Amino acid sequence: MSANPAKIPPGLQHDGLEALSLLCQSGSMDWLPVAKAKLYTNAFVRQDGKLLLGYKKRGFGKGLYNGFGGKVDKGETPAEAAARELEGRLSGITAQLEHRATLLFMSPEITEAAHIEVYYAEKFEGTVTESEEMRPEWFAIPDTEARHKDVIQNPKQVDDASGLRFIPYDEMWEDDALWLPAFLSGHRFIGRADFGIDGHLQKSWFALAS
Ligand SMILES: Nc1nc2c([nH]c(=O)n2[C@H]2C[C@H](O)[C@@H](COP(=O)(O)OP(=O)(O)OP(=O)(O)O)O2)c(=O)[nH]1
Repeated sequence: MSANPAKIPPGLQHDGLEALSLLCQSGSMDWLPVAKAKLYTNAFVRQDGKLLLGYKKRGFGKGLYNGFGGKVDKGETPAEAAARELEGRLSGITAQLEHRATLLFMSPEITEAAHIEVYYAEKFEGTVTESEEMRPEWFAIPDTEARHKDVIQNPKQVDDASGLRFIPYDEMWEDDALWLPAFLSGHRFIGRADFGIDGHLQKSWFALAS
């Protein structure tokens, strides 16, 4: 199914992306108003069938696992910020980051939406080390989209081959289960996720981009 450009959520940048195909959408209420957006990055590192995530020890998203990132500083490009954040949050990691996705995130708890540029790397140099803000941990990646679904529905499963837990979708931002399987299969995407006052996802729209 191709994505109707008229349905692209407000505030979501899609410059230069001509072919979009709808991945999923949910929620019938209006999108939350977005007057301004702040730029963030988020980087996912994968190696040998494993995904590196960080357990956020403080601040926004505390208690959740996520990729590594944060705010883009003034005068910095998102790519520069992504490299700086990865290095800072893992104490000394450098990786060849590739831009793969754009996510607009909104919640009643924040005044400015988060415009997140999402990066991907398959190789890195340095030793993965815990920082003040994040505790890194490797997780097994389900090998098919059907297996991802099973892991989403039945969390806390352990991969027999590696002895690692599968991706902890139940301990991540709720929208991640909608796009991370496609992202890890090599797809680019754009999307928007609006959360409610209860902290749960209330409206979403994701499309694969080519
Ligand atoms: N995977 C995923 N990441 C998200 C979502 N929403 C969201 O803000 N993030 C990411 C974007 C950033 O990488 C991270 C929030 O950044 P942060 O608050 O840690 O940034 P920061 O350390 O620079 O800010 P601060 O604590 O210094 O104020 O969370 C989401 O729905 N899914």
